[in-house]
Amino acid sequence: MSNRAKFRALPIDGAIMGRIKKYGLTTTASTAGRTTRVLRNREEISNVTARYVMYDVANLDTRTRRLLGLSDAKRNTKFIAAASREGEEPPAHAVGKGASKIKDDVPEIAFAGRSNVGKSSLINALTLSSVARSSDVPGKTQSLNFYSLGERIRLVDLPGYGFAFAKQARVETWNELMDRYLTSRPNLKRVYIVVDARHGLKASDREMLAFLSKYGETQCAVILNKCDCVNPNDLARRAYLIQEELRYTKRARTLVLMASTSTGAGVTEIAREIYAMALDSPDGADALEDEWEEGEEEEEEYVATERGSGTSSNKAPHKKTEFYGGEWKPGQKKSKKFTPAPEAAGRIDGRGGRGGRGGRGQGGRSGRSSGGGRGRGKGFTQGVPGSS
Ligand SMILES: Nc1nc2c(ncn2[C@@H]2O[C@H](COP(=O)(O)OP(=O)(O)OP(=O)(O)O)[C@@H](O)[C@H]2O)c(=O)[nH]1
Ligand SMILES: [Mg+2]
Repeated sequence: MSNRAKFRALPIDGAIMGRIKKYGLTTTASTAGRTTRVLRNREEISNVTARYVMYDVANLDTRTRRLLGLSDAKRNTKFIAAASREGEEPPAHAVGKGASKIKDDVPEIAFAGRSNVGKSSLINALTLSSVARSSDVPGKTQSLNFYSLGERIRLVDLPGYGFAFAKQARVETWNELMDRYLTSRPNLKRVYIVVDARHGLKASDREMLAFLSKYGETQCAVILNKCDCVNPNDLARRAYLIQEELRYTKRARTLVLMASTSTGAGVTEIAREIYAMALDSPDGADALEDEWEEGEEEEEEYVATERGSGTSSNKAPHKKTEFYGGEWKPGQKKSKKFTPAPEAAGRIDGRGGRGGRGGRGQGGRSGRSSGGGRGRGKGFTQGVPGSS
């Protein structure tokens, strides 16, 4: 049976399909564009929301609207600093005018994911601004960029992993920074892994999830973006597959969020849960505790194989995504041993071990774009190139 046939044979989950329909997640960009034009002609849409016609801004609570600065002519979101230098941790190494203000008492929400999946676009959509630079060329974001909403919450745009067109040394530096940021930032409250809805989880995403569940202390969740590019049935199947896989991933939320920054569909729901975490939000404390218990399994043991080195990311030959990834199959019972996809396994294992973190000895997110193993005891990525 071909992978496509296996995919088609997957069940369509009623709850997922319900959300796809309710939020119009697979509405295409051209249909959304037509709706925008009609509403514009009737003067029923403001310039702020025209860009994301399906972002239900009117239904955001007053507090969130104030947080976004919707009542003012100017949006509230500001770029405050970028972190790109080697060897120091945020906020110390942040650069830019506001760097000195990057205190670690404001909740931060980070967006990670492969290059070009729409992380920066999602930040723009969520904040109804254009603060984050996006591009159709992968590798646009090349530093950890901090965006602040009135210093009550910060959104952090991370460089994409996968196929950034950047020098190997620079990619390694980002990876080091990202790893440290993701594992040691006390005010990091959640990490969203943004995934292209057309492709689903790739080996590098699994590696990131495995890394976060092993070394991170933060909840993480998956957002399927670019839903405007897939049909409803395929989207439902893809979300179902990921949900089944996330059931076995510690610290990951099982529910998969879905969105399109081209139409704004699904963005309202993500905005609601993010902005509930802002300082002084009445729902803030609850929002941090909600729903995550489900993914809190016992710590898995990662079984790694002897793979991991390869070619540098931007020269890597295109690899066909493994349909099921890992050893997991739909309907498979929970197993304490989670074996990652073979091509990811070497990178999860890395070389040398992280050291200093609970003594399991293996691991580290050594690959992705830059590859390589971890320096013993320091957790640094040290340069054997790997493909992703
Ligand atoms: N069709 C469609 N295109 C999207 C969507 N979101 C983003 N894009 C496009 O995808 C491309 C990449 O978007 P970015 O936001 O720069 O992606 P990124 O993940 O930040 O990429 P890096 O900075 O390279 O890691 C841009 O051309 C966007 O216009 C979406 O929901 N639907
Ligand atoms: Mg970006």
